[in-house]
Amino acid sequence: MELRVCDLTKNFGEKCAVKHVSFCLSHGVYGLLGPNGAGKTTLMKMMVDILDPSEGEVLLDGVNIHELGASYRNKLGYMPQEIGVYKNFPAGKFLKYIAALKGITGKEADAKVEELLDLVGLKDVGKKKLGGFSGGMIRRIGIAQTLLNDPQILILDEPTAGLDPQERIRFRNIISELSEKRIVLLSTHIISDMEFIAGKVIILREGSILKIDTTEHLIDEMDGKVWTATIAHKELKAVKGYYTVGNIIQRHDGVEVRIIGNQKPSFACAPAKPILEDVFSYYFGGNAL
Ligand SMILES: Nc1ncnc2c1ncn2[C@@H]1O[C@H](COP(=O)(O)OP(=O)(O)OP(=O)(O)O)[C@@H](O)[C@H]1O
Repeated sequence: MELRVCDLTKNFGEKCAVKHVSFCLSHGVYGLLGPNGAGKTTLMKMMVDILDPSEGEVLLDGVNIHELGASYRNKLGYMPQEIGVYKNFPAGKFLKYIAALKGITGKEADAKVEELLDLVGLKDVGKKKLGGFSGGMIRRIGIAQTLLNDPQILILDEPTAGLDPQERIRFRNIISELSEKRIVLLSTHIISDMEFIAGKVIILREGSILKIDTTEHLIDEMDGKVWTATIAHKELKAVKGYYTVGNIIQRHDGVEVRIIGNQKPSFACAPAKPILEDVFSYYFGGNAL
């Protein structure tokens, strides 16, 4: 299976949100990374055929997804940024309702809903109304809803937003297991999540692809570009003005800063092992996260 994005462009009036983007996905987890407004949601909406491109097309095994219509949607699980649920519905009943919309009914639906409530850790609250659920629990219902039709292609917009650390680990493990035979594309602002599960990362800047590479290689490219130093509190403003500063940690003897750049800072510092967050800081500056 191959999902190919060919020269995809989307204009909203004068605004070009996605500019001539091309790439090809086969099975595995792909991360879509970029600052606010980079075009991630717009690109995903075109890839799930709910937004018409201004130019270009998306092909599944060589056939335009718009022409495939229902047969594409049957293979697709899409989780939008904003998840709409009926607050008066109990969780299990809501999932059965969505299952029915996807053509899954009867015993098959009952079994699938039970299985998915268990998978996302909500089995014990399956009879509780969604109105009483936290944001993280609603997100988990969203994940379950996306998986109802056992999709071969998963497109997930900010799936880990609002999940607590334990839920995020659970989610990452679910996705890793699913990705063995599926295409998974996910966007997230939580870069550490992406580092753990995405084999490849697509970095968008102002609607265009800035980088597309394996996570490992993107991190390797940062070798020799990341340092840590402990500086006095009063020096922090000047250092931030001059260098790209990532993480800042208050220590008893000053402030520990992570500095990203091509040149070694002019003050005492030690080389640090790069992580994916450093890649983002390198291209977008320390405040972009
Ligand atoms: N329906 C629309 N009409 C006009 N402009 C839009 C519309 N949808 C998106 N845009 C603009 O297109 C650009 C890309 O938006 P998009 O939501 O795709 O970015 P994003 O990378 O998903 O951002 P975020 O990380 O904040 O979700 C932004 O400048 C946005 O304001």
